[in-house]
Amino acid sequence: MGAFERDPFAIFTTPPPDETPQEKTLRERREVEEKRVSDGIDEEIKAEKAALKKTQKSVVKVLLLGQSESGKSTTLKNFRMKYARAAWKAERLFWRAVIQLNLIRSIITVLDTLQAESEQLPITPPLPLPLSSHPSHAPDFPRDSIDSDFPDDEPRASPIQLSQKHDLLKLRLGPLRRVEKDLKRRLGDGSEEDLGYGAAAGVLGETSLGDDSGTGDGVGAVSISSRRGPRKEFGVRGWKQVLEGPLAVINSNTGGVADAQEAAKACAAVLNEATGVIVSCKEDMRALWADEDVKAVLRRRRIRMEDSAGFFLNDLDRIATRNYEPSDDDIVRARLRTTGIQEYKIHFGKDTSFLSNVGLQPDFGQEWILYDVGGSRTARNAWLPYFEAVNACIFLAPISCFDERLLEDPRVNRLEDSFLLWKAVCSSKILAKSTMILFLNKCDLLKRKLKGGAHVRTFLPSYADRPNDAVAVVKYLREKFKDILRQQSPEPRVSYFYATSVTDTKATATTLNTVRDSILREHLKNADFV
Ligand SMILES: Nc1nc2c(ncn2[C@@H]2O[C@H](COP(=O)(O)OP(=O)(O)OP(=O)(O)O)[C@@H](O)[C@H]2O)c(=O)[nH]1
Ligand SMILES: [Mg+2]
Repeated sequence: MGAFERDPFAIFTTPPPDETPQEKTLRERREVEEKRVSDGIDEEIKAEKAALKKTQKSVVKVLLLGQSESGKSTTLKNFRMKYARAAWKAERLFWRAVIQLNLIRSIITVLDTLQAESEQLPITPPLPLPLSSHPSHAPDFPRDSIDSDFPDDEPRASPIQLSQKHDLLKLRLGPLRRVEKDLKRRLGDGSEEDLGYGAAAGVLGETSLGDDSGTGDGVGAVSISSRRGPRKEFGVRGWKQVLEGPLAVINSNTGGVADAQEAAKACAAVLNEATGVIVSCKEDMRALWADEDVKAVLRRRRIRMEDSAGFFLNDLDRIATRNYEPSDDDIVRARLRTTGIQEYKIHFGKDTSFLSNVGLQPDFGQEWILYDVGGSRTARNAWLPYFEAVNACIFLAPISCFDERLLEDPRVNRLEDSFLLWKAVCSSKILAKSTMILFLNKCDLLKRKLKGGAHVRTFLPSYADRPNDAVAVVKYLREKFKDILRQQSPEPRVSYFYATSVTDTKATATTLNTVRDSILREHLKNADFV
């Protein structure tokens, strides 16, 4: 075998056979110099690779998970309100349209309920049948229907006779339906979708993240009758889209500045007109909401407007004004369903990080990417690709929902759905190393519900004769979620559990500080390069 066959490049490095001693010295010097340069380049490449690795590793990725209306976007709002103040403030005015839409949706829900009462449509079964569609996973939820425990005192009252006064209100509030359409168009074309009744499987590892079938209505409204067919819920791909809604009108004009200005004017005109109609309907909206017969109809049809997402009817005086500017609190309470997956960057100030004192590179752990996902069953199909290299999952489980049905599938109890979803997330192998943070959310609503007379045991027989108060319920559910985590996690993992009401921004700010530091501490532990 010749030299060429052994090493194809040897021909370039083998010294010539007739090399003089002088040439040899020169060649060796050249080779030393070449090696020095080559080693330098290698070092540079290595350093660049390490820097890239460090940058990638120094970004903290956090997923917000949980069923629809669990409070994921609300938690994200709290993060941004606290840590991305400038961007938060810049968006304030756009939330005004969302809140106006929430308000109108509530009024329309009330009007539709009156209509259903006049037509004597059957009342949707008021209580979630605590059926388990997956009895082997969640045996706690019995298959029998129980509606004797409903706290209202007149669940079977006879139909309420509505008068001309109500017909007149219906008529006078009619223009709000057009305003609703206009606002939706401005907030994001085509973003309203039928949740439908179809089925679609979502698989995460071996455990299903949910098969979807159902109906829902969500911009601050509660469902009133399944006889009216599949419901629509207005949602957007995220606030970016909300913000870009009016801008998209402008951007779609390629005709230049004049066209763009025209589009901007048209957009402002629509928003102004919407405000005008809302202001002119203020007294009628107030009269409708204060009417005793209307209240009786809502009670009879078991509709709790106050507990529904995006409820602003008690703030009519403040919101139905020309110069209404949403407060932080309003924005946090506003309801806008998320569709798809949204990515939000947050940069923590160096001073606020406890890591700044331990000699790390300036940006370590300060840049976070938070992923806000749509939580409905069909939307869960899209989660999986985002599970890679995630530092932590914040899972929202609304525990006030123990007596509610899942909008997508009325046969399923919402708490049961949260258990199943938590189980699926905990057992995911891709997330095995991620820190799990559980927010037992909507504790404020839980308290209110229990005070109103709802009994947890009715829906969760395993609760047995424990005290029917919020502290005991939280403790019990925390243990249940902990058990699932312990049993389902592919390997031991770090986890934290918090009882939250994420609409309470002050308390949530404290929780988020703790959460941030816990996630950073884990991030630091796993960062092998520091
Ligand atoms: N009272 C109360 N309301 C809450 C709480 N958390 C969230 N909400 C409200 O519940 C509604 C739904 O919250 P979102 O944050 O939009 O829910 P989500 O999980 O993002 O829902 P999807 O986008 O559909 O997946 C909003 O109107 C919130 O204001 C809570 O702790 N207490
Ligand atoms: Mg959301």
